[in-house]
Amino acid sequence: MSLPFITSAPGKVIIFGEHSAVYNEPAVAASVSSLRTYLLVSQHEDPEAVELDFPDIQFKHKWSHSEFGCILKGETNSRALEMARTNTRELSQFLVESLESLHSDLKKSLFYHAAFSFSYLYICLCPQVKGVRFSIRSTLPIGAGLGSSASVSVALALAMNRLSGAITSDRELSIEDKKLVEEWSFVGEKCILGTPSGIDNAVATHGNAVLFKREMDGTTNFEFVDDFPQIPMLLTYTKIPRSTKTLVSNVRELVSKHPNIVKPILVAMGQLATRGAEILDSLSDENYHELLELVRVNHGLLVGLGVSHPGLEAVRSLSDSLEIGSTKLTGAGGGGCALTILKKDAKQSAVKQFKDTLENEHGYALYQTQLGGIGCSILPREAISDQDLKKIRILFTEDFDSKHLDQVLLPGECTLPWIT
Ligand SMILES: Nc1ncnc2c1ncn2[C@@H]1O[C@H](COP(=O)(O)OP(=O)(O)OP(=O)(O)O)[C@@H](O)[C@H]1O
Ligand SMILES: C[C@@](O)(CCO)CC(=O)[O-]
Ligand SMILES: [Mg+2]
Repeated sequence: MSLPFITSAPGKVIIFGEHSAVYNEPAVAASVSSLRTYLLVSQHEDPEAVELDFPDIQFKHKWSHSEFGCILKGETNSRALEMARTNTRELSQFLVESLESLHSDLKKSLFYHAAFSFSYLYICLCPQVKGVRFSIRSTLPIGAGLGSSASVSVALALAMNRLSGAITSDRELSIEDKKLVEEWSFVGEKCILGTPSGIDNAVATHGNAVLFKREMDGTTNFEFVDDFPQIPMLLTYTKIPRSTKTLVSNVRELVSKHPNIVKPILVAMGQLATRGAEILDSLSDENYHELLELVRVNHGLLVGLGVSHPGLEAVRSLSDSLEIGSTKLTGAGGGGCALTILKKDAKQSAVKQFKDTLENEHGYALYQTQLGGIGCSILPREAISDQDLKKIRILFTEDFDSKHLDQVLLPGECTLPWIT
């Protein structure tokens, strides 16, 4: 595989079923194809180096390939690694402990999970590769509920499977290629989150909109929602930081404390997601009102799970008082983003007031973006001219405005021949 090459994956919006999805309930999500993560895999000046460069979170780390030797060498280790590569449902205890001691200097840092997830995938997928730099840039807000962690895992899983020769397609990514990316990006999400449902990385891999369900045996089951309707909606980013891992584990505590009360809430969310998907599949003037109702109920149930935040309630309450539509938190909650589905007859002046108040009085950011569209994609070296390559290298430096990433790289919009 000639270097450099680029991979990319989109963010997502969960429309129904965050948190309950972790408990094998169905959920509905769509990709946000215009908010994406890009990964540039390039040759390193040092032939022994494996470097991670994440300028968006100001994290850079370089390993010498020999540092991984203590994990890669020896017959017992080889057997344990073989297990880790074949049984992707669980993280390998051997690899978790080995990487913990290799990264003991990073243990207290905010970046531990990013380094851990990267090196877990690297050891499993392409441990022979060295003299390489992995640089990530994203136009997605980080930790905002729009699936930034999953898009990073998907971009890495696609790149590493390409480096190992497991994915070789040069015209179109096949169903098998995407299955492989979904499987390994789920491992990456596990390293960051603990117990993800897999919906975020499934949507970032396949794109479009899906009704998703993880079965009890760990397999994923999803149906694409054909012709996903372009619903009039607004995404509000509260800029309130939070961690998906913490929120998911808080809900787990609540479930184990009050199973008889909380489990029915999760089941109701699943029912709601199934009905929501039916409506989205055949959206009409008649059932539009029901869609708004379901959004309102879903938010209420999430409040019951304790994953809202006063900042999100401000968005919900403003959309209620201006009577413009229904608002729910999206993603893990606790801050991050809220999704407002607008009423068909929402007054333009009220929508404007909604946006102005959130932007000017609360300092929130509003995104108006289309849902659905392209999932993971790859741009091989052969498809990039030397002139474009020069531009692309600049985009991956720390102080470069992320808006320019879209102008040069956005799949489906730019002129570069992405393989999807
Ligand atoms: N651009 C990026 N560069 C490097 N690491 C990133 C980037 N974006 C996300 N990450 C990793 O993902 C973590 C945030 O993931 P988290 O799951 O908490 O939020 P999210 O994925 O944005 O939201 P949600 O899971 O609710 O959709 C960061 O701490 C970092 O480890
Ligand atoms: C909170 C959660 O349901 C969605 C995060 O985007 C976690 C998950 O499904 O993995
Ligand atoms: Mg995440």
